[in-house]
This record gives sequence, C-alpha cells and structure tokens, in this order.
Amino acid sequence: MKRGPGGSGRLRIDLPIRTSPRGDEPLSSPYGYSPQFGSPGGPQLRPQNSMPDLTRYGARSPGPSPLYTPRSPRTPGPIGSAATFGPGVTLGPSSPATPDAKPFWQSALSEAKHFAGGLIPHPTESTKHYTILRHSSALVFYRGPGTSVTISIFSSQDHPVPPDRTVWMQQRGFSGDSGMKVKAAFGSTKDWLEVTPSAEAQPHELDKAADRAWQRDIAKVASRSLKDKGPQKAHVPRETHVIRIPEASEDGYFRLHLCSGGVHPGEKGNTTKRKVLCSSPIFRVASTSIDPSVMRGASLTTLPLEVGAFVGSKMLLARAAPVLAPIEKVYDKIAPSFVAQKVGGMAADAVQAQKSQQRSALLAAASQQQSQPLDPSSILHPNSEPSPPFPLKLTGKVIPGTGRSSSTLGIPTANLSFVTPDDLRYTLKGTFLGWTALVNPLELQYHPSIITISPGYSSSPTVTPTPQVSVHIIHSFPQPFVGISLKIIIMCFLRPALPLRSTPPEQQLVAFSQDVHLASSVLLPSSPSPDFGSSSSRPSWTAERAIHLLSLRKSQRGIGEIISDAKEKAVEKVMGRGGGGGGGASEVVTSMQQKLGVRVSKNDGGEGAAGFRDEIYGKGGYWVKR
Ligand SMILES: Cc1cc2nc3c(=O)[nH]c(=O)nc-3n(C[C@H](O)[C@H](O)[C@H](O)COP(=O)(O)O)c2cc1C
Ligand SMILES: Nc1ncnc2c1ncn2[C@@H]1O[C@H](COP(=O)(O)OP(=O)(O)O)[C@@H](O)[C@H]1O
Repeated sequence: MKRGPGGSGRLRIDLPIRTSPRGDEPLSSPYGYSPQFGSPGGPQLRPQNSMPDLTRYGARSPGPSPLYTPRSPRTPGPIGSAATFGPGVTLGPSSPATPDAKPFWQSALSEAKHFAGGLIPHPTESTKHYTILRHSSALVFYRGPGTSVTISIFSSQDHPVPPDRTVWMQQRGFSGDSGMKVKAAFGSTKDWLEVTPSAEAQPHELDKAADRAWQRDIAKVASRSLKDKGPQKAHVPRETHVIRIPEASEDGYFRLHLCSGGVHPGEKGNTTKRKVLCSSPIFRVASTSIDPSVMRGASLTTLPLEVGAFVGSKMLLARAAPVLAPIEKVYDKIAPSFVAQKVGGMAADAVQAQKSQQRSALLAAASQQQSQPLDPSSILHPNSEPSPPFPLKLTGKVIPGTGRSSSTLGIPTANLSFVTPDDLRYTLKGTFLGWTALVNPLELQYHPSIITISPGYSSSPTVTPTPQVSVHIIHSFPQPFVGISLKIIIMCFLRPALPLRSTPPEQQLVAFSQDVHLASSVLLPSSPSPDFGSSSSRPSWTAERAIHLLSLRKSQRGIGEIISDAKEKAVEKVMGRGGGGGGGASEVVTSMQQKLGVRVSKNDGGEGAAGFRDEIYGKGGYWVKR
C-alpha cells in the first residue's frame, strides 16, 4: 500500500489518550497485532492526563468518563478499546464487543464526522433570494470516485432557480473563509471545478431512506424560512443535488457556488458573466492521508477536527496496512526485477505519461465518433477498414442480468463484470460491432457480435453511473455460459445507445435487428476460413487481422505498461481471479484502498491519474426537482 506523502517535518500531536477500562493488557486487534499510536519512527503521541476544555468550540465536552483511568505518562501505550482522542471523539470498541458493533476505524470516522458537525458552521447559507442547505456531514470522507456531497437549493417565490444554473466547487486556501469569499465576490474562478450534477432523477427513483432524511432537513429549513421571512419572501425548496466530488479536488475545505449564466468551459454559447447566486456552507473533504499539509484551510475552530480526522486516518492506515501489504508484496515480487532496478520509475513514468496521452487521444477519437449513428455505407464498402482507435480489446466475465433481453426482445445479451481495461467502458458509449470468443480451454472461436456500453436499465440514480457492458453474440449456443469469460475485439462504433427506459420495446427491436443485420453484413464470412470463421472477402474486418493489429500495437508498448500488466497478473494471482480475462483484480486493490479512504496516489496511475479518472467518470452526480 502506498502511504500518503510523509509531509514535510514531523507533526507532534499532544492528545488526551484514554486507556481501556481494563488498564494495561494490550489490545487484541483483528490484524493480530496491537497498534501503537503512530507508526514506528512516525510522530509519537504522548498521553495527556487532562482534557482541554473545547466546549467553546461547540464540541460536546466528554465530561468525566467512568472509563477514564489515569496512567503515568511514561510511554504511549496501546490504544484502549475505549480510547478517546480529540474532544468528544470517543472511539467504539476495536474488536466488536457485541456482534453488531462497528469496527474500530468505522466508529473513529463516524465519530469524527459527528464531531465535525459541531465545529464547522451551521449547514445553511442564504442570500436575499437563495438558500443552500448542506445535508451531508461537514466532514466528507473520501471513498473514491463515488464520493459525494448532498445539498438542497431553496429560493424565494419570485426567484426560481435559473435553467442555466451551474454548480462550482471552490477550495479554501490558507486564508481561511475570507479567502473563499473574496474569490467568490470577484468571481475569480481559476481554481473552481464545475460539478453541476449531470443526470436528473425522478423522486420515486431515490433511495427511500436517504430521501426521508433529506425531506426532514428540507422541512426544517423551509419552516424556519417561513417563520423568519413570512409567506411572501420565504425561501421554498427547489432542487436537491447529489454532487460528485472530483478526485482532482484533493483534501481540504471547500464551498459550492450556485451560479447563473456564464458558460460551461469548452461549450459554445452565450458568454454572459457567471453570477454567484448563493454559496453553500463549508465542508471538509478528508482522505486517510497522513500528510499534515492537508490541514490547509483549517481555522482555529476546526483544528481539533483536523487532529481528530488526522489521528483517525493514521489509525486507519496503520490498521489497513496488514490487509493490503500481502498484495503489495506480490506486486513488487512479480514486477520484472531488471526493470525495477535498471530502468526504475523513470521509464515507467515516461510510459505512464505517454499511456495517459494515448488514452486521452483514445478518449477524443472515440467520443468524436459517438455523437451520431454511423453511415452504414462507410463500413459496407469492400475496401473499408476499422478506423482508429479500433480495433480495441476488452475482456470480462458473464454475469446474470435482468433477463429482459430474452423475455422482451428474444435477443439474449450476456452482461459482463470485471471488465478490463476498466476505463474503456467509461470512454466508449453506445453500440458497437465486433468479434467475441468464449474463453473456454476447448475453443477460442470468434463470432460476430454486438457490444453495448450503456446505462442499461439501471434503476436507481448513482453518483458515478457505471456503464453496463453487454454482448449479443450472433451465434446460437447450446446452453447459457454465465460465469465464463469473454474475449471481445471491438471493431467499430454503430450508434449512440437508446435510452432503454424511455424507448418502447418495438422501437428497441427495430434498432437491435438493424444492428444485427449490419454486423452480419460486415463481419459474417461469405466464404468461411477454417480457423477464425471469418470472411476472407473482407480481410480488414476479420478477427484474425484485428488480433494481428492488436499484438503489433502491444509490441510497441513501453516498459511501464509491461510492468502494469505484470502487476495486473500479480494481483489476479493474489486475489484468486482465475480463468483468463477475469481481470480487474488491480481494481480490487484500488477499490479496497478507496473504501479505506486512501487516495490512489498519482504514481499508481501516472501523472494526473485523478484528473484522468475524473475525465472518465465525468461530472457524474444527479439532481431531483422538489
Ligand atoms: C442488438 C442490440 C442492441 C442494443 N442496443 C441497446 C441500446 O441502444 N441501449 C441500451 O441501453 N442497451 C442496448 N442493448 C443492450 C441490452 O438492451 C442490454 O443487455 C440490457 O440493457 C440489459 O438487459 P439484460 O439484463 O437482459 O441483459 C442492445 C442489445 C442488443 C443485442
Ligand atoms: N447468442 C448469445 N449471446 C449472448 N448471450 C447468450 C447467447 N446465447 C445464450 N446466451 C446466454 O444468455 C444469457 C443472457 O440472457 P438474457 O435474457 O439477456 O439474460 P440476462 O438478463 O441475464 O442477460 C447470457 O448470460 C448467456 O449465458
């Protein structure tokens, strides 16, 4: 596991440490070792016997606790199961005393969140005509690309939210709150990130429990506004936004700005000045980073929160390491040693940089083609051939879907999971034609197929909608092949995906059968060739030629990609993903790190990896009318 940057200098933190009621016995931890406060050689923490009074910061003063048994401040002992650090942050038992108790680190994080609620100012901000309510806790823990913050927008009767409204996220500098306000006033938006939620959700699609909580908050703010401003001027609820926090935003203090006018960067259109209508209450994005510099933007009142979150994350990292370490060990072992020693990180970085350039070229080329349906004659022409960036290779494992394709359309589609390379499904959108083979030791027979990368029938809106990859193979199989891996070669883009939820089945059927017809005409052999079952009359479109092109491209790859492939294989070994094409194991590591709130460090994915992933996931987020 990559530890976050060590940060400059050592940070001493004097914190009151409560020992466990049982006194000195070392804590048995789920990881088979008793955690010491601070990593060996890291900042050591000294127990204090007195609790500083922080009630003036609005923290719950923990008061004398029956658990508190003062210890001589000789050496920092193991963290008691009821250790308390920071005002009011009392951690729950580390190894659950009762079956349903949260694990240690989860209670640490939720306590820190709860604690934050008392420290960072109230959850609403208002201007004359608008109010923004922050539903999320003031402390938003980073959980990977799905990290989000939820707000509701209110406005006065005669000031509905403008249709061209956009939402921007601004980071607070060292200058604290005033720095943010100044930037907002002058509209200097050089470090603003546009985070306007991309999809509208219907109220019935929302998660019931979440919406009940949001409605409760909204009712409170609306009734208070009615009381304060009277029926004419009261601010009424307009929209609720679930906003994805871009990975590029790093840790720190942020504020959202509701704006009208102005243009989205990169979009044509009127260039009216963007006007800030209202800003949200501040919130803190925290990942389990142990880099003290992330305290940038902390004010005196929020410093204890910083310490709480910082210490919480330190504990988290200390406890997470044993989980991820074995994988890291395999990684290092497998990476070709001659590269690790001789070529070192430089070549890898250079290739990573080149890889991310290639990828953004891929993004550009692919997204260009994905805006309108293809002109069939362009691929039916006898001398036509796949245009770059195609052919592209994709693998995945077949999982059960909704069963709709067969039941409503009579066209079975195999849904894929563990899709590798994962980012392709965020780059490619729509319906494609290509070749598909079942990775089955007995045969590697490529058949013409239709590949769709689309939101599918996904029911509830999510912050980062994960596109569904599904394949219809133009071939009849004796029995289903769920659980089998597929090797896919995408040859060309056909058309944008129809929004299934709003397209009647008859219309879907017409489109689908046209796709199958077109794919058959382009790919099916007029004269079958023995090995690949593909036409020799259209040599540019055969699976054979595509595989040759792909291996040619692979041989031109840099050392860095060989390493990252080797890592993929290593993690597959450790994570036990067998059966070829069961790939995506390294995404397991990333998602485990993300669950632990560890930002996947830049060198994991090359320069600007976070920005690249934001490009893939897009703005994401969703909103609902109130
Ligand atoms: C020929 C063909 C065309 C398709 N076109 C679309 C499409 O335009 N939009 C879409 O979301 N899904 C499209 N699909 C994918 C299926 O509708 C998809 O598998 C479905 O969303 C999931 O159904 P399932 O759970 O039964 O697999 C197409 C599938 C086939 C076979
Ligand atoms: N020609 C085919 N193309 C795709 N899947 C097929 C085909 N023939 C059989 N199947 C099987 O049908 C399953 C998909 O059937 P479908 O009705 O779409 O159900 P689901 O909703 O689970 O995808 C696939 O998982 C696969 O095992």
